[in-house]
Amino acid sequence: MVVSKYSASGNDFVIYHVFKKIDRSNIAKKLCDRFNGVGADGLIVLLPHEKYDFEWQFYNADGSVAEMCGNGSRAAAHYAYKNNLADKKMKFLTLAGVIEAEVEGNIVTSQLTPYKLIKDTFEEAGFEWKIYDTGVPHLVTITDIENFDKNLARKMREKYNANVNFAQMKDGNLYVRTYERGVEDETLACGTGMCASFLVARDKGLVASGVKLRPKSGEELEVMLKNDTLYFKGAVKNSFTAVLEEDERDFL
Ligand SMILES: N[C@H](CCC[C@H](N)C(=O)O)C(=O)O
Repeated sequence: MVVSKYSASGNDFVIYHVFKKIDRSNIAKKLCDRFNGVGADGLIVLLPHEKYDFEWQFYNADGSVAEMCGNGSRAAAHYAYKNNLADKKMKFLTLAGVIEAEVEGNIVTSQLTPYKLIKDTFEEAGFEWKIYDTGVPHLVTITDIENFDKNLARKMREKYNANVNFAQMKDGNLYVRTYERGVEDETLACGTGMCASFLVARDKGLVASGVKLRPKSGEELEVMLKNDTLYFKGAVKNSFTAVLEEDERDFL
């Protein structure tokens, strides 16, 4: 089975395309395992669709299904273009809705689905939080990112069933550290988390559309808000493509 490994600003994925839509939770856990598998934060499987360029299945590393993945959408768009499944500008279907993406070399821009404020400002554990859904739910606190506390993040993730972001405006960039649901650890980048952090910082008057984003990986991304729609842009890398000698029936 041919699979591609992608990194989108440090958030990494295994990607392949097939024809059948089946439950792939177990293959996701197997492929994403960083010791016995390829190793990744998530699995993305592209499927034909009669109306859109493709439909996708997205699984976190623990095999859980997520409605959307911002960085994954950029990697999937690059994969689709590179494998002649779509043109440079494409539309594909996720559980969060239709995503539009544009590929320009190794730079990919994704338009996210409409965001929703889930819970307005509240205090908990010594921090001020908001919860935005930018395709998946995100808790965000604006603080010194050195205050990132993995144990607290784990507790908040469990209590609110959401990803957890600590964000800070520093030297003109929005720095974001994210504890990701379904990876159950801090990742090197989280696209929907960076966009949720942008919204909270915007609510506080700290940022404007076009601000540069800096995830844990240090790679630079950009978020834009046009007509109240979120776009985010950054590089993706096809680290390698491999033929896996696994039993193909595991994948199909
Ligand atoms: N872990 C997230 C999905 C992936 C989001 C993230 N990787 C992104 O780039 O948006 C969740 O289960 O809600």
